[in-house]
Amino acid sequence: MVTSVNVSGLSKSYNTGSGAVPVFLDLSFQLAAGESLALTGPSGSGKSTLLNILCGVEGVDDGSMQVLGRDGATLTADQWAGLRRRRVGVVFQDSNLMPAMTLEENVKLRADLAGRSFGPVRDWLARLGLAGLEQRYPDQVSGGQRQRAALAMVFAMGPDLVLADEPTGSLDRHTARDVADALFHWQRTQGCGLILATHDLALAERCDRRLDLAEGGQG
Ligand SMILES: Nc1ncnc2c1ncn2[C@@H]1O[C@H](COP(=O)(O)OP(=O)(O)OP(=O)(O)O)[C@@H](O)[C@H]1O
Repeated sequence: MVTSVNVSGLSKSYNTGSGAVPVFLDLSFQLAAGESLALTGPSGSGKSTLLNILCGVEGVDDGSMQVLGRDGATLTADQWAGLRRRRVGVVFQDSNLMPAMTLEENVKLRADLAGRSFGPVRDWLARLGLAGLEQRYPDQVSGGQRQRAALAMVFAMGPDLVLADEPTGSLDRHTARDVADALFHWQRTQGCGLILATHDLALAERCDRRLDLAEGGQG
């Protein structure tokens, strides 16, 4: 199996005023290339923390991890940044839109940084329901529209792995379904890996597999 992500014995805790608080212990899983995995579990179970670890924003206490064939333990901050620019697309709750650039300029910038052509992506703005909003600035659109623009940015970079935190979280049910349709269609046609954190069990069921963090990842 060609693996996108291989996590073995991962443990993570946060230091707080009252000592180290474990988030998960001895977590192991694999994601095959082109496969989708839903991270589920109650609020506070560590879904966002795990996504942050997988893109190199957060460290771990123990265990090993390979992301797209790279050993997480040996990657420098610059190498992680390079992976996030070109190969690992992240869609987080606070989208990374540049406030002084229009939605279209933001998407184009992401394509440029990844060395991709913007042309094939132009249509995705419309497919994500953003037709007519391309020339608006991020503070001139709604939170859900910013979230969709953040997805278009990830499509623009053509990554091998997408990490998405509640990608439809701030959308109404109808728009959420359209955006999920676009995300899964894009992921399957590109053959890229997808890990998404969600409380929405209908969305989770659309993924190939599910990992529930309720029991420290053992559930
Ligand atoms: N920087 C931090 N310092 C200390 N504790 C933290 C920090 N970030 C997260 N935590 C704690 O770690 C646990 C996991 O948080 P995380 O945000 O990963 O959960 P989650 O499953 O994504 O939650 P939600 O569904 O509410 O988004 C929580 O108890 C949270 O309070």
